[in-house]
Amino acid sequence: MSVSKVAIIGASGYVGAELVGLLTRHPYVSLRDLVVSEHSDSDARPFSELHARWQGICDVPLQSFSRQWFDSAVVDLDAVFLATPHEFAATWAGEFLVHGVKVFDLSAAFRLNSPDLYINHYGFEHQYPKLLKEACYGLAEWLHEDVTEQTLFALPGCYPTASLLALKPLAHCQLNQSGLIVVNGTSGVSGAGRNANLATSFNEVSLRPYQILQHRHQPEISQEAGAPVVFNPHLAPFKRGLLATVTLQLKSHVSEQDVTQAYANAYDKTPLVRLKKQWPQIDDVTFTPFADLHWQFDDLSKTLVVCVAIDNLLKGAASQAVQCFNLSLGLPSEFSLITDNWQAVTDPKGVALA
Ligand SMILES: NC(=O)C1=CN([C@@H]2O[C@H](COP(=O)(O)OP(=O)(O)OC[C@H]3O[C@@H](n4cnc5c(N)ncnc54)[C@H](OP(=O)(O)O)[C@@H]3O)[C@@H](O)[C@H]2O)C=CC1
Ligand SMILES: CC(=O)N[C@@H](CCC(=O)OP(=O)(O)O)C(=O)O
Repeated sequence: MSVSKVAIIGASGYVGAELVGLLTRHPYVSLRDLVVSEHSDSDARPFSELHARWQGICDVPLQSFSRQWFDSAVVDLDAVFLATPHEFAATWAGEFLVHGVKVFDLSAAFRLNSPDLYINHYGFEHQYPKLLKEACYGLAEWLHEDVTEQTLFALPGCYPTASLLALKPLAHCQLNQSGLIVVNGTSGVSGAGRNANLATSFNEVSLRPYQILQHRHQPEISQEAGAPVVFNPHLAPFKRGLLATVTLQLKSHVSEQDVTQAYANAYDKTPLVRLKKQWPQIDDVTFTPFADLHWQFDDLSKTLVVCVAIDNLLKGAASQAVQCFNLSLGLPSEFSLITDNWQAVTDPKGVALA
């Protein structure tokens, strides 16, 4: 298999940095350009100066995005990862596609089917409804068809990833009733990105709900689950990790065995989703590409509670993008993501990569 020439736009951000870490050690990737915003303070600084975890692993200088950069780089790229604001990705994805460059978009620019939803939820008018139709929603464990011909991957949001991993097996087996589905999500502060902001500064953050009944991930979860959901996000005072707890009513004939079967069928052969015997916890998944899932069923009331924990920056963003990239090359989705010594690969002090 030939090596893909890859650029990351948004490489100075939290998600971009995780992508750099994962793609640096991917055997079929040649990382060509690490790009930041047009007038960025980070221009020309070594990547590892911003993210010291990767010193000695990736010391490549960052470069600013510009039309000039685009024109010279695009002719020699096979794939681009967009870890940028949504509107930037919406504007530029099509330009890369025209030049035959595969796009892995980690923003929300191509996640929603209806262009009308973008004004309300993202504050800009979507100019590319045709691309919205063509985009492949990249919830990796649910990409069962051949995606080697896909050129635009819309990576799910972090809350939708955790919520949908819980909901999809039930919808697939038609176990859920048409009643209320409630998703309670709790995210660490890195979910809000790297830019300084009073609401996410250390002294300000306490566990609390936010954007109740108006969060932009509600339509995304509903769209992909095929059912309306109520989504209650919470911000918590830890750096990374996310937990979604989903409560719903199953049909009157459903048994515990049916639920076991639905999750086993969905995830017995997907090594990055781990069915747990106890409730998942964030510490077990941070700095890893895994999603940990556990559920409890009350047969009398037919109430099911499912909980999924992920690292918002990895399974909720960068490692899931690498899963989609792998699938687009015809590789197993977990390729290069599970190592014998995962801790060594992600050690915050910068232990050399395996
Ligand atoms: N944080 C999370 O948990 C998750 C985030 N996402 C999505 O991933 C994307 C990146 O998020 P995150 O890493 O958290 O954000 P950050 O704010 O940490 O990083 C944003 C990056 O985008 C760059 N950027 C900003 N504006 C532009 C522009 N106009 N042109 C080119 N590059 C630009 C920034 O460069 P500079 O340094 O120059 O400003 C920076 O590298 C967002 O769309 C987010 O919604 C998806 C899943 C999870
Ligand atoms: C804590 C926090 O602020 N989280 C972000 C979600 C981050 C994310 O993954 O969402 P996108 O991929 O859609 O950007 C939020 O609530 O908007």
